[in-house]
Amino acid sequence: MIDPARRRAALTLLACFGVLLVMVVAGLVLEASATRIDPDASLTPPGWAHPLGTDELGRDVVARVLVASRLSLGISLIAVVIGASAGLLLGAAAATARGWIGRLLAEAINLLLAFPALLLALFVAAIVGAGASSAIFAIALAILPSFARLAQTLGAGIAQADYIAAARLLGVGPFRILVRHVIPNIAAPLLVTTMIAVSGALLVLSGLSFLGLGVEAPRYDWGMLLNQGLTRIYVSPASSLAPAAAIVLAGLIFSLIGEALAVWLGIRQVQPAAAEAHDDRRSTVSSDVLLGVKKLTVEVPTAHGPAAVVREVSLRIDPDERVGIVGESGSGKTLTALAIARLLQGRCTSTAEELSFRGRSLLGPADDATRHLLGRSLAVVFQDPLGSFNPVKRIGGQLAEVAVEHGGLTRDQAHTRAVDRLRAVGIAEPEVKSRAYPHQMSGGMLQRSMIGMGLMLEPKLIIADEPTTALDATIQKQVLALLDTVCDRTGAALLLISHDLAVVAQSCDRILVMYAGRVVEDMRVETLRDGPAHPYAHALLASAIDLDTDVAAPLPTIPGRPPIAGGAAPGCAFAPRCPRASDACAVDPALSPIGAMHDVACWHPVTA
Ligand SMILES: Nc1ncnc2c1ncn2[C@@H]1O[C@H](COP(=O)(O)OP(=O)(O)OP(=O)(O)O)[C@@H](O)[C@H]1O
Repeated sequence: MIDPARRRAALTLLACFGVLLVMVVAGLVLEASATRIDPDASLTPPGWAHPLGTDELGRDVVARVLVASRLSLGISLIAVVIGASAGLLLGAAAATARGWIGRLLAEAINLLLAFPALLLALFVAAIVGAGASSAIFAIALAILPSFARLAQTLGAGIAQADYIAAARLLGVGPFRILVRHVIPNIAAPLLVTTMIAVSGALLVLSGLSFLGLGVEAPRYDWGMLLNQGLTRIYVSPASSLAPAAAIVLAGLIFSLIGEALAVWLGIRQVQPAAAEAHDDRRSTVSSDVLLGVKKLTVEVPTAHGPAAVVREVSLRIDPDERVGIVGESGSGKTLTALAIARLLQGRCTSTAEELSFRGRSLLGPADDATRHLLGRSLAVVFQDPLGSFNPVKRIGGQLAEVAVEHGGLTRDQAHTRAVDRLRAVGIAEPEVKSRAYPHQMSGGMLQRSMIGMGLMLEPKLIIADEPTTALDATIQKQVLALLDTVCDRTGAALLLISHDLAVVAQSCDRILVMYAGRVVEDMRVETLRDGPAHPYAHALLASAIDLDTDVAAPLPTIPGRPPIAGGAAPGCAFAPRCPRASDACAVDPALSPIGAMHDVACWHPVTA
């Protein structure tokens, strides 16, 4: 089912394209009355026959404005397509080319960007001369640099991706990488920007034609009509107001198309309907529960459209509680955490029946109070400590920023607190280290600093997403111990995400096991020690290795692979890999109680 925001976007797109089509078709139909000269009807005031009157030669103003729409819209669109395509190629090439070629292209873009677009278009049109083709050339050249920069920035993000590195290693050439990997991944935001750029191109074209540098007589566009109408503005104001209104209307329509496309393609997030429906319940959620999540679903974009990779996840964390989420890579752990912290980015969207933190619903558009609440009471520790800090700002300054922004502290107070928190997380010489840049610190120190950042205010919940993945075994132990100490000292609850059952078993009171986006088992840590009930949790436990594992024997693994995003077959997603699967597993089992504080989603749970 299409969500309401996308439906509204689709309707907006239909309406916008409808209006543009009507303008162009009406122009074709009214061509004759726009050109028919009738000296008797010269400068007729608005009336039934001529709704906006006529010009000196008795030609209908409405008809002329509608006829002009073809040329105005056509030239603007062609110019934008040419400018955007050239900019896209230049920018994407700058992002993917290496060495001096990459630098040269980047500098060329910088140089072009130094010229304001309108001035550049005027300059080029003045040199090339008036005419439709020169206007197209001038406008295309004027918008090319901004598209090149956009493509370069978007492409640079993609160029770091592992699959590009893999393609390079496989010997795929730069052009193929550009066309096969980079351009498809940046096409959506570029399409949106292209539509919005048409509004700008319309203005530039109208400006050029108004100055006599654009379309030449006998052809005419809105800019030229505006120029002609201005000479008789006191006698017949509609002659100049009508083309001006057409320029504004068309500009607004293209901006609206860009906005609607962004929502349709999922580039701009709109709060989902479920969220809106629950917005009015903001303060009515029970405050005994620290975090309450009911039926949280997260969708991500895939080649076949949005796919639900977190499916109806419900969980509750009480104050002081330590809850772990485990599951293989891709099971939806991180997206669950990001949706809770309202940190989903890009084209990922979430819906939930309930999402409450400290008694306040987080559903609906984030207002200042929600932002403040999250900023003060929720700390997030990410898996990549280096990527989580701004590389060009000092560590101390980044910690201090949190307290200035959400705690109302002055810069000096915040800095003193930052040094204190760095000391509290065990960083030696905290004054010195607070002045260090992220690259000057080790992974373990950065992860400690990240935890210190979470302590700058009064965290009630710390979400730690695989906080030890990037660290070696000794530092891992230290960071987990530090999280424990911090929770003990502050009374904060913990949501620890890991693919390692041993890690969560060591730090948590309760464990949720996720598979293919669903919680398949929710149990106390003692239950895990006695043996979990879901065959997947069992297999996870059996495949964990420790110092007692017999290294001579083949390492235990779970046969098969988890389903790809959105590719889970109907029924129990684990069934294809499950030794206990039966026909009953064709129906997805609900998460149901199997014992005290023990829920499992399985038709054939393992019982002791
Ligand atoms: N921004 C995104 N766009 C498209 N798909 C995404 C995005 N982020 C995550 N996914 C997909 O959603 C699924 C769940 O991802 P998620 O990161 O939550 O898994 P995870 O259990 O945390 O895995 P890992 O342990 O590897 O981090 C995966 O299939 C992943 O490929």
